[in-house]
Amino acid sequence: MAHIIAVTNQKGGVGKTTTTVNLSACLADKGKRTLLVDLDPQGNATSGIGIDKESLKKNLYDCLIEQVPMDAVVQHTAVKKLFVVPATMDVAGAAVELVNMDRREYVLKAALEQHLGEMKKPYDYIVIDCPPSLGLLTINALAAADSVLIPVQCEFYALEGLAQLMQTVEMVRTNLNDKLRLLGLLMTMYDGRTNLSIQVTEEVKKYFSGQVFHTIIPRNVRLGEAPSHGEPITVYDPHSKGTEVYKKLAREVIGRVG
Ligand SMILES: Nc1ncnc2c1ncn2[C@@H]1O[C@H](COP(=O)(O)OP(=O)(O)OP(=O)(O)O)[C@@H](O)[C@H]1O
Ligand SMILES: [Mg+2]
Repeated sequence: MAHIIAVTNQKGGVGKTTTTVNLSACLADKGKRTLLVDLDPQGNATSGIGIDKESLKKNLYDCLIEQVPMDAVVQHTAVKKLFVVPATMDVAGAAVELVNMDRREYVLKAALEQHLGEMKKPYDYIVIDCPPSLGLLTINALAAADSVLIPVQCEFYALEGLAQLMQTVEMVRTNLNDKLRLLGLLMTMYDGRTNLSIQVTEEVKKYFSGQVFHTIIPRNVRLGEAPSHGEPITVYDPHSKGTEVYKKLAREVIGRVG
């Protein structure tokens, strides 16, 4: 059975996509068949993994709204064992159209279940890149997921918004998906030279004791550059600090999922 991870934080630019792309690539490198689902109309994970959005005939929108089987939308990537359900701006329309659909919180779950049911070789992991909002797309991700991974940027406003996010996770657990659990909070863009990074990390650890990943993602130029080359960090610079930390995160994730 695939373990489904929603990577989410309604705050923008905290490292959700960077984490989704690089964690997925590292899981695949470890031999885990992994499906990256891009649930963000920005399509950053799609282009970041090297898919040319212009060339796509179909994308996640068609699975959610037109009942096109996911199988017809899944793309191979340059990384062995890593597959992607791409997103384009069309997905912004899905967010609107979902509102009037039956069982609107479970549309992604149903599409994934149908896809998994038809697969000969199952996935080990499905990693969902969420948009920066707590709207219906993110609710669909949480309703479909086994666990939530929350990237937290090491900056002053990091804790702001986390309470609301945790309430949303709790609401989904109570009303829509009782198996949902917190996989962990991941500190991102850490700069050990600044007191702020150190203080914010301490603060988050204090509030969420035992739930913060030991792996901390530093601010790293190569991690920022990789998406413009359409490559995960493991391909763009296999010997960088970025590769090292995301590999470490993949080991930690596998350990926590069990
Ligand atoms: N560890 C890092 N070191 C350096 N740059 C990073 C790091 N993590 C992310 N970035 C850069 O910061 C920006 C925001 O990161 P990313 O796109 O992953 O955030 P996001 O949470 O997905 O954003 P959005 O909310 O818009 O979807 C990007 O330009 C990315 O390349
Ligand atoms: Mg993103």
